[in-house]
Amino acid sequence: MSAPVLEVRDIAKRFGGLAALDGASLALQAGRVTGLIGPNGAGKTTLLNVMTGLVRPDAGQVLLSGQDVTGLATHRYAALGVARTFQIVRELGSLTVLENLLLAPRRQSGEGVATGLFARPKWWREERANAAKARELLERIGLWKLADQPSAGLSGGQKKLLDLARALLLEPKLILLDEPGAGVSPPVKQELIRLIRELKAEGVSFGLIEHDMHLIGELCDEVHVMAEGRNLVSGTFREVIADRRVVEAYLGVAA
Ligand SMILES: Nc1ncnc2c1ncn2[C@@H]1O[C@H](COP(=O)(O)OP(=O)(O)OP(=O)(O)O)[C@@H](O)[C@H]1O
Repeated sequence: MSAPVLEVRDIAKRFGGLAALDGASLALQAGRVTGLIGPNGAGKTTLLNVMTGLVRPDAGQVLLSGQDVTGLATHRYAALGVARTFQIVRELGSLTVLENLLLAPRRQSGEGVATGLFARPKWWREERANAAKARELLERIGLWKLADQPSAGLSGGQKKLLDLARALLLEPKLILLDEPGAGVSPPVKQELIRLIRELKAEGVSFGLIEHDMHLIGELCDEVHVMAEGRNLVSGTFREVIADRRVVEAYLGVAA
């Protein structure tokens, strides 16, 4: 079997006296949706931050397609095809929906002096291609008709779809989603499920942190449960929710 698209091994991370991660490991297989669940404070977001270079682990390894990338800056992960969305979508400000996509970080030639002097035609070509791509993505997530509206007026769910579209601009091979279902209406959740399935069929891999068990059950090929900074149980959704240790962890029963 080929190397997982992303793997973390024996990750430890302390914040002051608190061990947020204490030997957590996770492998995300290519072409799959991998779920990460667990009670509040289990370390899920911290692990996702380690997997995208936002948090540097105290110990352990991060491997991208088998290559050790531990400690690389977060923009390097993006360049290597790893994109993410956030639990709470960053403030989108007064920009319109379309502007938000046009100003998102993306793959593009450098914008240094040399670019300005010698590569203008290429830069313009790329700008045009990015504008076309932004339109295509907005149509895909059903927000094209709102393209010229201020993003601040979008519903919570629409903001999450827009955040996902921003991630897709990078044409990632892996997308890590931190609670995409939180604060999202049922119809937008259905749209999210449809979109993730469609992208998966196109070959994109996903890691998904979520408290909404409906989303996890609908989407995940495998599920990992964390508690107190480490792995507790792994398996299919049906297997993990039937496991006594998982029920106890959610109920706060000491292991
Ligand atoms: N930057 C930080 N500074 C201090 N403590 C932190 C920091 N980030 C996380 N923690 C702590 O680390 C622990 C794990 O937090 P984390 O957010 O990773 O858990 P989680 O499983 O994602 O929880 P939730 O489901 O509530 O989002 C928590 O006790 C949290 O308070």
